[in-house]
Amino acid sequence: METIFKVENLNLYYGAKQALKSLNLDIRKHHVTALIGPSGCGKSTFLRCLNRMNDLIEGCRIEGKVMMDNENIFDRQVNVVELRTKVGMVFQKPNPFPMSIFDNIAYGPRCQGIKNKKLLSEIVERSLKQAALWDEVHDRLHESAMALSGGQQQRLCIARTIAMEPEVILMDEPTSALDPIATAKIEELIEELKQEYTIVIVTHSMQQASRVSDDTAFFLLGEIVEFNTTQDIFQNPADKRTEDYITGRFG
Ligand SMILES: Nc1ncnc2c1ncn2[C@@H]1O[C@H](COP(=O)(O)OP(=O)(O)OP(=O)(O)O)[C@@H](O)[C@H]1O
Repeated sequence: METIFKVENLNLYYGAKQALKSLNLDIRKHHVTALIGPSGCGKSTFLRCLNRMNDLIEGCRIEGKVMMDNENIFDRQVNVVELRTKVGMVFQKPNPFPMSIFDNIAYGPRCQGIKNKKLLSEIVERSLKQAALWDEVHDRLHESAMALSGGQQQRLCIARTIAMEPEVILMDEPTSALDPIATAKIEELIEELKQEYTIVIVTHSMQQASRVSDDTAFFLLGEIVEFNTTQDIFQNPADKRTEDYITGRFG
């Protein structure tokens, strides 16, 4: 079993308020890890640590380590732009850029200096295919991405992330704005994507966590109460609080 992130004694403070408390966990490569727990327990905050999105928040202070490729991602010498290329992110609300489908996907590679049209077309096609969107949009690549449905927009955002050839894709409640059919498509896609990428997903849906993930971390008030295989968390929780949460007794 290969670990991609080793989280060691991670504490995070927003000003005087501690939002993450002594987190320790190993995230497995080519697996899906779900982060569950009631609102405000620190799931998104933890997810944002993994590509240092919290750097952008004033007053945010981090202690501890997140090891990736034998390097603490919080070390001074780490290039944050490179880190965010390796660790891409998909947000709750689909956020395509107001430009064509093609240009949305080509945006990142172009920023990296790729100008060759043939190469860009190949990247766009491969990314859209991997995001299971190609069949629906291949004949209108130069139309606005804003005209796509919500579910298609979210798959476009996944394709945009894939175009950067990341190792990890972070997903913060990626289906909460989508209908059940679009949600099912994204869940199927997650299953496919883990062959090539590592996925960490925040979800409020217990069903979704149990359907898509291999491992699950249950958060409560900034702590990880329990972290285990999804099967164990859902079928044989060790902590009473985990059991209460997954059976809907609180949260
Ligand atoms: N930018 C911020 N500045 C100050 N406090 C913040 C900030 N972002 C989050 N918090 C606080 O940190 C705690 C954890 O929030 P976080 O958004 O990580 O929780 P969450 O589990 O993802 O919640 P939800 O499920 O509602 O998205 C909350 O108490 C929240 O108010």
